[in-house]
Amino acid sequence: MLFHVEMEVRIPHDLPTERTDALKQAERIRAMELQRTGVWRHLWRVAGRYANVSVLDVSGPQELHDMLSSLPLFPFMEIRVTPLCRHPSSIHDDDR
Ligand SMILES: O=C(O)CC1=CCC(=O)O1
Repeated sequence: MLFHVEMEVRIPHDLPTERTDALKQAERIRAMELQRTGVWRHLWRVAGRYANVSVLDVSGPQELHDMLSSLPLFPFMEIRVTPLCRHPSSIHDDDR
């Protein structure tokens, strides 16, 4: 099941730099792992904002929630989720 997910990152300014850097590095490693497994299908930076637009391929809302809430930056993200379904005019067989 595909979900469009927008993540806005809001790290408090008073978080120590070393902690912030460690969180970003851990997030990057986890995001790359999930892309390799095929769960995190697309990851795009939103131009001009500390935000991303992603397409995630999971079994359903519970797996999505478990995945998102396990991300290192989860406590500092505002997340908006939109379920997706196949468009009848899509020519891509994996759009489901
Ligand atoms: O920088 C971001 O948008 C937050 C993030 C999600 C996955 C990743 O590597 O960074």
